[in-house]
Amino acid sequence: MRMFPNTVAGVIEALETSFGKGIYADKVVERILRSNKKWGSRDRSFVAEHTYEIVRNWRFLWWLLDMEPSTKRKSLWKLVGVYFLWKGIDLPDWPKFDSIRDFDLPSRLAELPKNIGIEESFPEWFNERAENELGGNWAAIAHNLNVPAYVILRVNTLKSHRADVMEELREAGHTVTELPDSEIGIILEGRPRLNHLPAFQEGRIEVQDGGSQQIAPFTGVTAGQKVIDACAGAGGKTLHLAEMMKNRGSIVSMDIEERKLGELEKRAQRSGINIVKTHPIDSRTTISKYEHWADTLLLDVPCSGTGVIKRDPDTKWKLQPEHLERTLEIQADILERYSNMLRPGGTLVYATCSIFKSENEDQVRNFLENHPEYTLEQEERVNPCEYGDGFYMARLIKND
Ligand SMILES: C[S@@+](CC[C@H](N)C(=O)[O-])C[C@H]1O[C@@H](n2cnc3c(N)ncnc32)[C@H](O)[C@@H]1O
Repeated sequence: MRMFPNTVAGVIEALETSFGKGIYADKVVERILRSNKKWGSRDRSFVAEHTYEIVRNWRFLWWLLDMEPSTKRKSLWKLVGVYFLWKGIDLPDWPKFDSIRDFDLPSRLAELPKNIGIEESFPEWFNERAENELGGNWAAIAHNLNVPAYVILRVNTLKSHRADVMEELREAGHTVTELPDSEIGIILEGRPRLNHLPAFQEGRIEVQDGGSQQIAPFTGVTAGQKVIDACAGAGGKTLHLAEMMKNRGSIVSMDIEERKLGELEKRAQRSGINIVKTHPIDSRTTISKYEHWADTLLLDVPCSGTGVIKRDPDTKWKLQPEHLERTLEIQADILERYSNMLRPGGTLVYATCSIFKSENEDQVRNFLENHPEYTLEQEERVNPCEYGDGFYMARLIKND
């Protein structure tokens, strides 16, 4: 592989800004790519791919060097050098790499301790918490969270069929395969830009991870129902619910961020969906207005995002224990207050993209203890795997 000083400097700048200023790496990479318009597609993927891979392996790489993490340029050149050695990529003969050229990688690797936090690069507080909450499952989950995510599409069954969309994408030069165990998912190779594709502009496809695609079917919604998606965001699951309902019935999509609901409305229009009404949550009265209204209530609550670290490796370093504690309180509050929107006999689905038991099974157990009027019908974990992120979902029935 040929390496160029300006693209390696791009990786170093991205790391310096992301770790130095606490900005998410995807935002930093996006800005760097925008300000280097002359870079070709290979240069762009070089900067993006290696920045994310170093973010993923940040703690392990510093351990290799036996150094404390730093955002000083000189140290970052060393880090990037040891990273290339570890990846089996020959170092170019630039003086900046001289201090790392004779690094004895095999001897250092022979000293690697049996610690998932170092081997798989997670902060120690995170590693300890995951070991406590996930026990023997943590090693495999940690490993899978470091496998870069594929782009997964969901076919809009109101407008098309998977075979037709796959044919259309192939004709446009893309490599696609069916998502295993799914009738509507497509795996798209590479990271092509999608928004110029007619299939995207005309609402025949949406980008949605394989794990996330399991949540709407888990709710069991049917055509004609009254549904509330109370933490709808930009509507990934609202759209899927509407498609399952064959665009018949009524969905109210809520969120505290009105901007996201605006995006949801645009996506619904593109998808040919007209049963969705949005409702920003601006006071407690928004919730009381819908008392006992919904047949199905989806609470896709804000969470640590630890199930989607494949996609957002920065979460490892940006998430702090105090954020997690605050998130636990918000989740409990949402369950407690928003469940009032469900009619007796209705179905509540609680979902997260977190791996932590405290955000998942424990929240549901606490809720059930205080609410004997609910019965847990089913709960499922989708562990991060080759084609998907990590999710948790629980289906509760409110007794008549
Ligand atoms: C996991 S995301 C939802 C993703 C979305 N359902 C989808 O499928 O694309 C959680 C959402 O909850 C929203 N949120 C945070 N606090 C909330 C609250 N107290 N009530 C309702 N929504 C909230 C966030 O703005 C965010 O959009």
